[in-house]
Amino acid sequence: MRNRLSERGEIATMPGFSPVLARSWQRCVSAGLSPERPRNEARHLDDRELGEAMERQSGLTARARPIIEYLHSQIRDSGCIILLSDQNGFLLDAVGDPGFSDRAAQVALRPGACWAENDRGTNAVGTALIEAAPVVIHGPEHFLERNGFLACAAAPLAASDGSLLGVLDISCDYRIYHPHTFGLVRAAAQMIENRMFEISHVRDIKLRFHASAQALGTVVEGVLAITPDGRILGANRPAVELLGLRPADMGRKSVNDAIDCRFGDLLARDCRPIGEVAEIRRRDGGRLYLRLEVPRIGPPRRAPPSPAWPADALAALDTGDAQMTRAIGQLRRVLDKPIPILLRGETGVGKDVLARAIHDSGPRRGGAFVAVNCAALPENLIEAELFGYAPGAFTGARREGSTGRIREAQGGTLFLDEIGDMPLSMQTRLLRVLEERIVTPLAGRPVPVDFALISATNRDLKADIAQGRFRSDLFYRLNGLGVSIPPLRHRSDLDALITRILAQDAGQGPTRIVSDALLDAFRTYAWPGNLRQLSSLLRIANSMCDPEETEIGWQHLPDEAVAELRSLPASQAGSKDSGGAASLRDHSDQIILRTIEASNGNMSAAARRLGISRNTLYRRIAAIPAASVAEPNSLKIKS
Ligand SMILES: Nc1ncnc2c1ncn2[C@@H]1O[C@H](COP(=O)(O)OP(=O)(O)OP(=O)(O)O)[C@@H](O)[C@H]1O
Repeated sequence: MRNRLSERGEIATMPGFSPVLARSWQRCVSAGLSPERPRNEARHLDDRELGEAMERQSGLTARARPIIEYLHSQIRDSGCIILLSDQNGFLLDAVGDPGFSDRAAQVALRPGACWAENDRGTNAVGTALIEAAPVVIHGPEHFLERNGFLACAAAPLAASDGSLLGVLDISCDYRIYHPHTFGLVRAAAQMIENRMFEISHVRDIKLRFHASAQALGTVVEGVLAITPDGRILGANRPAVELLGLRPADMGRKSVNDAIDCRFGDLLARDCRPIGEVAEIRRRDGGRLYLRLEVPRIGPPRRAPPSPAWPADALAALDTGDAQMTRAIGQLRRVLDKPIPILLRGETGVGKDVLARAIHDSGPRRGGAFVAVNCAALPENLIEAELFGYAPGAFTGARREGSTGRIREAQGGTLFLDEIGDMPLSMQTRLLRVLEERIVTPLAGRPVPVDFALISATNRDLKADIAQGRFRSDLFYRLNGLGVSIPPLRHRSDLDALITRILAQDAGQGPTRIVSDALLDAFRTYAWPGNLRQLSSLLRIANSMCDPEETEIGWQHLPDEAVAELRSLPASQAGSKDSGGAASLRDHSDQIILRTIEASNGNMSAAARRLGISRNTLYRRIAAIPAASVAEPNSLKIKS
């Protein structure tokens, strides 16, 4: 297999080397991977990041777990491991036989590791994500030599709107691989997708169908979720395959067009066929057996007001605030264009969440999403970290060299968070990369790169330009489309955001609501930590509730949160708000100072209470005008 990769990095097309493999190996070569790539160059989430990734995909992990356990019970002691990844290739869950799990862990087949192709070359998880199709990668078909002992069968997991959620994978030693494994992983993936489908469309009308009456009610039946006027809201995988549906059809295409039957007729006859099997003849002469299901709980969903797009990660962030709706509409228009995006907004407003949603909703979603926090990189390491270096480039460098974060984003998205904190010298180098689309690693040769670029900042970059802290030419390079994310206190969709956060937190359990009294306080509070603060407060309150409690009230909040929320009565907030953004900023400055005081100057504790990072807290303090600090001596800061 190795000799299929020539010295010049060309892939020889040989019999048995499938087009999928050839494409994948070619992508690896273009991304600058070498078959000997060291393990520590691939991305790996730390515990906190893994927790956040699991939280983002809590719906998937909760629904997949029982099926993974069932699958494991069927193949126990066969030396396999079952893995679940998210849509970026990060492993979220693993269940396997102890002997093989230990071996698998040595090549990072364990939660937190990223198995995107850019990180680990051709492999079942990463390749299934890019190809959006089930694949088997056997032994030396893996691009990286150290993975050659594995055989992995993987199937992508899609939501009912066609968006990719992740991948289910079964891996084992390639010498014991059995071809049945491929069927098994696809069937289990189908079960997970069906489960996700049923839960997402519990309130919708469903049309179950198949060309064979006996197949109705089985895992192969097609299922469509539809609006009362016959528009398709979602489809399971068999329905997509049987009807040739595309993600863009969701929310738009009518069931009449999709299955050649008049939905109106079907509904008119629905006194009879609901729950019963009806048979129709399609225009092409084929027969279809259908069963209509109308939910009993609550009214079915109305047609979406303007079904311009399929529901996806971006649509999920549109919870009704006019400024956000407009921003998301603008972002959607540039998703498939080479226009850099600059996200602006205070800390915690959701810049990182929005950047990931842009990536997940765009054509590069099968590639890596590489996030770089420019504020967190030590200045002396930033160059090597971003641009990579050749073997032996400098003392202390890794022997094998490093690809660098920019090249890791090849084919995907590079997200430069806190771009305003990038040192000036690096700004010049970054500008050159963006202009030429070529990266030159330290002591290495230039390599062409292709990635979508999103940057984010909570600084006023124009002011930084005026003060000579930020290059204006770089600013215009980054700011192809500039998008401002409003602070939470200015958003009109607080209620919808609360519902969303509580529903995410509830998983499969009941979703609680917030009491009217608390909601009033939430509406008038300044939220200096924005969505991050709201989200962590709701999650804490949720976990303080007894299982039978359905409402979150004041009694579920920590004492300091109660004190904070009460520190700004509605009337006072109103007058502050009418004073404009400056007075609100003033108010949130006061909250920050008071929280530091209440934490006895312990910055870590204060940052935790505010729901912001320590770095952000230091930055906010530095920006507070001296006059706002009433008694400077009382503010004793401890690290
Ligand atoms: N649309 C949303 N719905 C629910 N929760 C959200 C949303 N956006 C953000 N959050 C919550 O806020 C947290 C912080 O979001 P994010 O990291 O994207 O903010 P940020 O603007 O990048 O912050 P910083 O500038 O400090 O890096 C998330 O981890 C999540 O819990």
